[in-house]
Amino acid sequence: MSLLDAIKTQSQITDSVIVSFSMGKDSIVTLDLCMRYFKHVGAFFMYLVPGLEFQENTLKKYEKYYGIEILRVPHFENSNFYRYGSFRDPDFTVPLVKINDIYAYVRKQTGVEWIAGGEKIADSIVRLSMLKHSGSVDVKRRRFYPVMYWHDKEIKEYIKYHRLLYPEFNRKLGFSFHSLAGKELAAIKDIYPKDYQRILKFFPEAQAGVLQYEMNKKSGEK
Ligand SMILES: Nc1ncnc2c1ncn2[C@@H]1O[C@H](COP(=O)(O)OS(=O)(=O)O)[C@@H](OP(=O)(O)O)[C@H]1O
Repeated sequence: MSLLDAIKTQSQITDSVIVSFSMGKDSIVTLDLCMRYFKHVGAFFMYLVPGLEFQENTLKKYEKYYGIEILRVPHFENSNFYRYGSFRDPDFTVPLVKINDIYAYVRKQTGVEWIAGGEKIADSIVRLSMLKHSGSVDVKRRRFYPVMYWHDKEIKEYIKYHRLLYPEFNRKLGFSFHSLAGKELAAIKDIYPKDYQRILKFFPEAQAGVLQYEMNKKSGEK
């Protein structure tokens, strides 16, 4: 069995695909594979905060490199944060959004049915059971999992071998930004201060976690 079997099978089903693109290493490989095996490729990125420069600059680089458009859509978890007031005041007029609502939206925008993502069996036990159940082609959910059988080692080797663009912000921050935890935000405050101020405009109370993290760090250093 070859690691390319999944994508080869998927490309027999359709010539058009949308990639769920987080700028994490698995979806970087997924996007590159899809570019090689499908005729029409689109992508979407779910943001926690719209228009962060460090993310936007990188998304633009991928768009230019592959000649594709990457849709920016709010992360479905935002609806929980906004409705119930996580890191901000609650607003019960905000409807709850699920991942399937995001899929429905991007399908409507692009006219493409199948969505490929970077989920892998090696990620966790939950992933293993989900992917073993669906296989690399989930007909019911119209999802493809091109790298489901890959391990981190192979993902890293592919990125290196094909000299794929790996976001500078991942290297600088040491993580790919997807939470409002104090530790992560403290790093953003240091390295991308303008973006940090923008995050606080949307989630003002996230500052508390950063201050707590900074205080703990200081007292630990003494
Ligand atoms: N923000 C965002 N925007 C678009 N697509 C996203 C996003 N977050 C996750 N994903 C897609 O899901 C793949 C697996 O991500 P994760 O392992 O982090 O798990 S999770 O789905 O977010 O729970 C993930 O692959 P990788 O992030 O490369 O592992 C993507 O294909």
